[in-house]
Amino acid sequence: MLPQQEDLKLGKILKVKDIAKQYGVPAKSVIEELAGQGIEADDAENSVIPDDMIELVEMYFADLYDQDSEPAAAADKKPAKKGGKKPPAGRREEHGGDRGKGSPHKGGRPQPAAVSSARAAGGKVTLPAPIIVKALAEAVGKKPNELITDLIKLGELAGINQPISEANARKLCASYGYELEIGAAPKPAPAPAAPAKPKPEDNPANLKERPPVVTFMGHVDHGKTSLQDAVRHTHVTAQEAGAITQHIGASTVTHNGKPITFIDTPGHAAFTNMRARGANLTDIVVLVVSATEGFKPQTVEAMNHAKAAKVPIIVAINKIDLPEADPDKILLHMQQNGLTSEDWGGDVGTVRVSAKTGQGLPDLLDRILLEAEILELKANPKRRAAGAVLEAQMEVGLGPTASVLVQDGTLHVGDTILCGEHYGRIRTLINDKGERVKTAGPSVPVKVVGLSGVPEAGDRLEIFESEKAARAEAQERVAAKRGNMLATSAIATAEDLFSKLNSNNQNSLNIIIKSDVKGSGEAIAHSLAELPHEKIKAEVVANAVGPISENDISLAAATNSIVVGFHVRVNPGVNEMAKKQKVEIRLYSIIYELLEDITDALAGKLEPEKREKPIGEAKILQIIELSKGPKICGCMVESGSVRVGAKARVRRDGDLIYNGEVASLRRFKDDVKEVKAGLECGIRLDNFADFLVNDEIEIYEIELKKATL
Ligand SMILES: Nc1nc2c(ncn2[C@@H]2O[C@H](COP(=O)(O)OP(=O)(O)OP(=O)(O)O)[C@@H](O)[C@H]2O)c(=O)[nH]1
Repeated sequence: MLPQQEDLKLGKILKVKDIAKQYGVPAKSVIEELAGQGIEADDAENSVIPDDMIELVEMYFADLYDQDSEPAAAADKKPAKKGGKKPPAGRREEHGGDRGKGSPHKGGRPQPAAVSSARAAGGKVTLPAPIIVKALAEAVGKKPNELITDLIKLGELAGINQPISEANARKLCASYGYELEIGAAPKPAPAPAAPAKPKPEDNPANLKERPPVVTFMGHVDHGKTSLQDAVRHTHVTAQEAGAITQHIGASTVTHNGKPITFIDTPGHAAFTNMRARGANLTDIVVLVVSATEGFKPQTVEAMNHAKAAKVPIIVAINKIDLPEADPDKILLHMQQNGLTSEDWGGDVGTVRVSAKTGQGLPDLLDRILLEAEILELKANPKRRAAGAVLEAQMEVGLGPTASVLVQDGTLHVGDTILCGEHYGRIRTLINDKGERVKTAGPSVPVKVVGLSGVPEAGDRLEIFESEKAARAEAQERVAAKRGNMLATSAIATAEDLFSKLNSNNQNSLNIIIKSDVKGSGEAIAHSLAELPHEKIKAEVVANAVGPISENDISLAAATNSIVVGFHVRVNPGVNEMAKKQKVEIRLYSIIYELLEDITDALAGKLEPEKREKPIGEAKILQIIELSKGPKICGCMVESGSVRVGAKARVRRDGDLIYNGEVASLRRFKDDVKEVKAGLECGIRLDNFADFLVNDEIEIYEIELKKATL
């Protein structure tokens, strides 16, 4: 069943009653529709749609009740309504009545005309090849996920929108009491209006030189940000917390009248994925190597990314202003790593620079432009834009925004775009200087405002003819993703999700990540997954963009998680709520610190390791009877010391005869706490008096050692 807790939401909350209100249908109908999609909503109108399904559910209902996509059978009955969202009167009646109870259409979705006609009265269903899971499910009145589960039992995996083998389709139909007749394959659909593909052959006359796209790569602290800063004449380094670049951005610099686009790329190993993306977008890599340190693991890793992407490398030997700089050593390291410098007769451009003094920077920019000239980089600014998302986030006042690198064509305000699963008309374009622009041509980085949601870094940007077409494609992508999820996880019901979240797994530290941009959140999750996890592991329960909110705390309380904020603030009042609900919030701006702390927290969650520490030995010399109370033994402390409260083990001829504690100690007539080696004393052992002369007493303590991962 769906969780009732609103707390499970990290952002938007969508309840059954919201959907019912929006489309003017009874909650019961919504519940039936949800059930038809494999989402149980036992708590009626207050059931909350799980976060990861909101988009899908919204699209599903928009598709179901919207005028644009109204099933033909019901469309003519549909009354006009503001916004066109009202369901047809006929349908409302259906929902109001007992329809569905006990019928194969219990899921409640009215059968689209094509499908209902496909099901003959005599238990025969007719469908065109290829047989798609969704169509077959509708035809036989099953929930798609039920059908997928049955299909898995037949050894075939398929998503909701995927085709399945005819043999298995027949077997499934037979098991549901139907006979399957496969009709002729449908005529190929008319060429889709979208995406508006660029003309395959670009008129060579339209190809124009485009700026090179350059990425600085290299080991942490070798000076990537400083170099980029120096070429941009800005001061990004000073603003970066902990002086580590945190996410990919981009900027354009003009040298000798020619623009060069630089993509920022972070240096920490955690950002490997992002760096890989950078390498795939870039024309030229500037491998930054500190003249004092030489090649380091991440230098080699960056070099390998560049080589794999077949991107030319220019080596910038940085920090040559330092007295200990040894540029020749770098030439040797280059050689050892398969990069022969021009200085040594090879073809790898090598420039000695100092981000600090500015020495060599013009040479570096000259070398970049020379490399670009050799590459003959061209694009057609007249065609429709195509590009890639560098970074995306939710921004106050702007909504979802995406930093995009236009790779071909020209992007215009008003264009309809699709990025991954999100679409929209471009409301605003903002360049790297923060200025609003109307267009962005090839190799230009630009921030796009107007998308329906936050895409993933690396998503492609495509132009569509119309918003409707872009939306349809987005729906397809979401449904395909959802279908794949269903296929791989059999049935991912809301109940599964909730029970997973609720499970208080002793072997994991549950973490909710909130970060300023998606890329950082991904990088953190990636790093957490890399932490040693033989005994315990960090489990990311949720990973979202934005400030830490009340919903995050509720989710954390429900899932026994800690909330980790990276470059985000805590909303007002949320700290208090966290205290009340005993939820721990940790804020960071430096990834190293975050990882170190989480490592400590993981270790802290483990049972400390117990270790025995010997502290002394004593030998029993005589047994002392007392007028009252149990006997005590008169001992010589032979090594270390004996302490009250310490653990004591008595051995006789090597055999263990007692294991307990030192109850009290006496020196002459006084009670004492400790007696050191070389002294005699009276020892009373806790609950034991059967000792004999010559018994050996070992005194020890149990030390608790912090567990390590
Ligand atoms: N003396 C000297 N110091 C430099 C030079 N370039 C960078 N630095 C210093 O080296 C340190 C690291 O520089 P960054 O530019 O942050 O290095 P980075 O490679 O971008 O580091 P990450 O963002 O952590 O990957 C800073 O303290 C810089 O001031 C240089 O040419 N000369």
